[in-house]
This record gives sequence, structure tokens and C-alpha cells, in this order.
Amino acid sequence: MSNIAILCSGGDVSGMNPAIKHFVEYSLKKDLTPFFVYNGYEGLIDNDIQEVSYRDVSGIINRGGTKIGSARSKRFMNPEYRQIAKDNLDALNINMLVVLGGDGSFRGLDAFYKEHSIKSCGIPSTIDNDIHGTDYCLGVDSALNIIRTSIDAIRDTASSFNRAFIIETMGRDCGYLALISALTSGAELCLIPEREHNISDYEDNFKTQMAHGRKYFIAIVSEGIKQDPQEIAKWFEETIGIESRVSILGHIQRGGNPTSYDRLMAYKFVNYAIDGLLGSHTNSVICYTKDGFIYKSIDEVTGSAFKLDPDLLRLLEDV
Ligand SMILES: Nc1ncnc2c1ncn2[C@@H]1O[C@H](COP(=O)(O)OP(=O)(O)O)[C@@H](O)[C@H]1O
Ligand SMILES: O=P(O)(O)OC[C@H]1O[C@](O)(COP(=O)(O)O)[C@@H](O)[C@@H]1O
Repeated sequence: MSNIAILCSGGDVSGMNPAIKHFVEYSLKKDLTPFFVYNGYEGLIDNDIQEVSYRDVSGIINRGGTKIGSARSKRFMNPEYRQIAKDNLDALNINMLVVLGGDGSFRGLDAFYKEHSIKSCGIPSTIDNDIHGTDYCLGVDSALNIIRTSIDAIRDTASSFNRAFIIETMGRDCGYLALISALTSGAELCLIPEREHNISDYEDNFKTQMAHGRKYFIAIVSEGIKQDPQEIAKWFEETIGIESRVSILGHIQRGGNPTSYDRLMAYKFVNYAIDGLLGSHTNSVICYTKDGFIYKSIDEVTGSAFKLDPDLLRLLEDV
């Protein structure tokens, strides 16, 4: 029997627990011995590694976050600590590693693979959906559904109280969550880092809408834009003439129980990861593209900066 380990690194997402559950069950099915590494690369360095079985993953498929913890590790940036991590894996005869994380985590995995040749596979996992080479990252659908539910609730007050709401989504420098949420919630305004904006460009249109009876506005802004949402609220009050509030959604976007789609994607990502490691894919990231699931080298995925799909960006013009 070969030994295989899984860890979560970077921001947690809803979908990690279903992936961890299936990782254990599919590994056992393939005659592999599964191990958890707790708290990301920190656990690799601290030897916080444990052999696991079915009972360790029962009752977690519906839970957000990750049972095995996630972390950002400064120490893993240092080759000396990566050597310690490798020694810990060697001591347990673990020669395959699955990492759920974002592009930062994959850069770490790439360095680890290049130095120590441990068979490695990355599963894209970040609510930001900002990893080059894959159209989908685990956790995005759950985050979008939390955002949609939140906007629907805020709309109740916006429409009852005749207000403009400026709702800020996460995403770091990527506007994906804000853009999809704006399109699917019928927002009147969407501001994302990928498109520079001048808020005064919207003045005539919004005043016309008010003159034609518009009673409230929903504005979705991504956290990466270069304007304070409070400033935008002030502009709505002073220029458009409507009472305004700001709502920063924050970390509720990362939590909550995983959607069916994320549970299914977790299942498929894990199948591809383990099959790839048992086959010829020794340093890959599972990417979901228009052609389905494909293996790309970690190098390829981390080697280019992420760019938002131009077709999606074009849709912004109609918001
Ligand atoms: N160049 C690198 N070399 C080694 N480890 C790295 C490198 N870049 C990132 N990492 C590791 O990956 C962790 C997660 O990266 P981060 O960018 O915070 O999150 P994400 O994976 O979500 O993008 C970092 O805390 C660090 O431990
Ligand atoms: O939880 P923290 O450390 O405040 O980080 C917040 C950041 O993490 C995210 O939620 C997810 O980012 P990663 O998946 O890249 O770690 C971003 O959208 C947000 O900017």
C-alpha cells in the first residue's frame, strides 16, 4: 500500500470538507493509506500528520470550512523548512500529496516538488476564482449563493426604505464574485478592479431612472476597487438624492454549508487528483475548462497572471 496525504492552504472554502471526505474514501478504495496534514504547510513542518479512515470523515460533507484546518505559512517559503516537511513525510512513507488551495499555495507546492520530487497535485480552491488555467475553483458556487441570499435580503430593506445599498464582496484583486453577483441579482451598478471607473459617469442615467420612478439601487462593488464604498454611498446621497447604506459582506462569503455543485465538484476534483497521482501526473493542478477536467503542470498554472474572461467582462457593459 502507498501512503497519500491531503492538506488545505490559504483561505478556506465551502467544499473543502466534501473533498476531504471523498479523498479518504477514494484513497481507501484505491488501496492507498490516507493521511491528514493539519493546518496547511505549517502542519507539514510541525509533523502534524495523522493516518485516517472512514470514521474521521463521517458527518462533514455538509459543513463549511475545513475539518483539517488551513493556514498561511511564512516558514514554508524557506527551503530549510521545506526540507523538514519532506523529512516528516519520508518518516511516514508518504510519497503523494494533494493540496487544496489557491495560486500562492500552488507556488509553494511547485517549489516543494522541484526540490524534493514528491508527487504533487493541486485542487484549485478559492472563493476568488482567480487561478490561471481553470474556469472554476472549489468554493465559488457556495460563496456566490451566500452573496445572492444576502443581496436578496438587503433588497427587502432597500425596496421598503427607498435606499441605495452599496454591497461589497470579497475577491481580493479579482472582480469575479462581484460581477457574477451583479449580473444574477439585477444590480444597477457593478464596480470591479478590472475596469477603471468614474462614478460621475453614472449620474445622468441614475437621475433619469429616479425621474422614471426608481425607488432603490443595488450597487455591487468588489473589495479590490480603488474607491471607498462609503464615498460611493455619499455620492448616491448627495448627487443622486437617495438615502444610502454600505454593507460589507466579509467572511460570511467563505462559510456556510457547501452547495450541491461544490460537493459534486469536490468529488470530481478528488477523483482526478488521485487517478492522476496513480498515473503519470506527478506535478499537476486539476483544471476545469470548457473541455472538461484537464491536468496542467503546476508551473503552467502559477507561471501566468490570472485574467478575467473577456466574455464575462463584456457583460459588465450591460449592467
Ligand atoms: N513562492 C512560494 N514558495 C513557498 N511557499 C509559498 C510560496 N507562495 C506561497 N506559498 C505558501 O502558500 C501559502 C498560501 O498562499 P496564499 O497566497 O496566502 O494563499 P492562496 O493559496 O489562497 O493564494 C503561503 O502562506 C505560503 O505558505
Ligand atoms: O481571511 P483573510 O486573511 O482576512 O483574507 C481575506 C481574503 O481571503 C479571501 O477570502 C480568499 O483568498 P484566498 O483564497 O486567495 O486565500 C479573499 O477574497 C480575501 O481578500
